[in-house]
Amino acid sequence: MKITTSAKTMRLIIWLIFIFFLILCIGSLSYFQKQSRQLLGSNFTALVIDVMQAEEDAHLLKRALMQLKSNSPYFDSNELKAISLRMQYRFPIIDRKMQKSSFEPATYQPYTKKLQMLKSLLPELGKRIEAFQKDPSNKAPLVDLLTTFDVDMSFAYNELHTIIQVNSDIERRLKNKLTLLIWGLVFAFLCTLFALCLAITHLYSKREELTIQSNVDHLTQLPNRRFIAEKTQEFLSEAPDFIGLAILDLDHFKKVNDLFGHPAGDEALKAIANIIKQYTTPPHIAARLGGEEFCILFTDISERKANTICEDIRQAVEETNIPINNTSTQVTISVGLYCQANTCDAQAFRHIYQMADNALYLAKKQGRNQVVMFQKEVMDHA
Ligand SMILES: Nc1nc2c(ncn2[C@@H]2O[C@H](COP(=O)(O)OP(=O)(O)OP(=O)(O)O)[C@@H](O)[C@H]2O)c(=O)[nH]1
Repeated sequence: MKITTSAKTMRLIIWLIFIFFLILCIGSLSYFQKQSRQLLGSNFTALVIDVMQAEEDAHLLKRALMQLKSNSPYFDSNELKAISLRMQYRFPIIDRKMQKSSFEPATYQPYTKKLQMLKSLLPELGKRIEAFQKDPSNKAPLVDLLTTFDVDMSFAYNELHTIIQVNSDIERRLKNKLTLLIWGLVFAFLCTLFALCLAITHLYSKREELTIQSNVDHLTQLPNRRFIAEKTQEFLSEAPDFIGLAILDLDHFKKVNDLFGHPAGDEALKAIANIIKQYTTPPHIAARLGGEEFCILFTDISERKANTICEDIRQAVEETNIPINNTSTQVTISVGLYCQANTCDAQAFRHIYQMADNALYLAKKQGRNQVVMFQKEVMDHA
């Protein structure tokens, strides 16, 4: 008896659902991780670039200040003008970007305010550069103001750079913890789902096992009466061209039990069941009806062939030495066979069984160890 296709399909569907969720979770997590890494990186990278560009201005301004102080011939007042022009739009950009960032305003505002203050000094710087260009003896006021710019800008940019770095580290650590948490949650979800799938498939297997057990005879492992009755009914509902039922009953089995004991009788029943199994190939089905009574449901076969199979089994049983305890014994069987062609007027299992049983009764009556085919005329005179 095999596990039904529907149960197999159910189990397949359950595991497919699990695999679907597994792929979905892993895909979503990978996407989340990739996206968050990109977003986090791009946010801070853009800010760092802006601050670094501004730091470059501070660096150039410092160099110009040195050259001015040492009266270097390389000092170029026009370059200084260009730097001050760049600072004019650089300061607000840094301020705006810091405001847009996720940083606490209290952390960066002291430095952006310093930059704003420097911005307000830019017109004065312009004037002092022009005064110096007109008269190089006006160097001292320009050096003073440039020193203020140099000190304050270096300090402000340095601090802003540090803030970005620290925040970027904090955010990265936070993201890592969050990712770990999400992976943990998804893992727990998948474990629960896995356990659930396992439990459901286990329940299905148990149910299947119970169904099989309820249809199998425990002693001989042949299908039981309930199974054969259902199969016959199922088969009859398809209005087959032919159906045959043979009832095989051990002769004087009571004597075997009385002589050798009930357990030995069980062994004999198993041996007979094995012989019947050997001669019953699909689509025919052998079953144990109960006690010392077996049956074979014949389908897609002729009356003559069904009769031959029954005769072969009877002969095989007769010729078999059944080992019992330390000795062996021989038993015989009587067979009643009922065949019906063209089953449009489908009969119930009970009716077919009755006909086969009538034939069996005749076989017993005629001396046992024989196969009797049901024939209405013969039965009427029996
Ligand atoms: N060992 C064993 N004996 C069983 C089992 N089921 C039924 N029997 C025995 O089978 C015997 C059937 O006896 P009867 O119905 O008188 O039939 P019989 O002795 O075979 O005689 P006929 O059928 O008339 O040839 C009884 O002794 C039952 O106890 C079983 O599962 N195991």
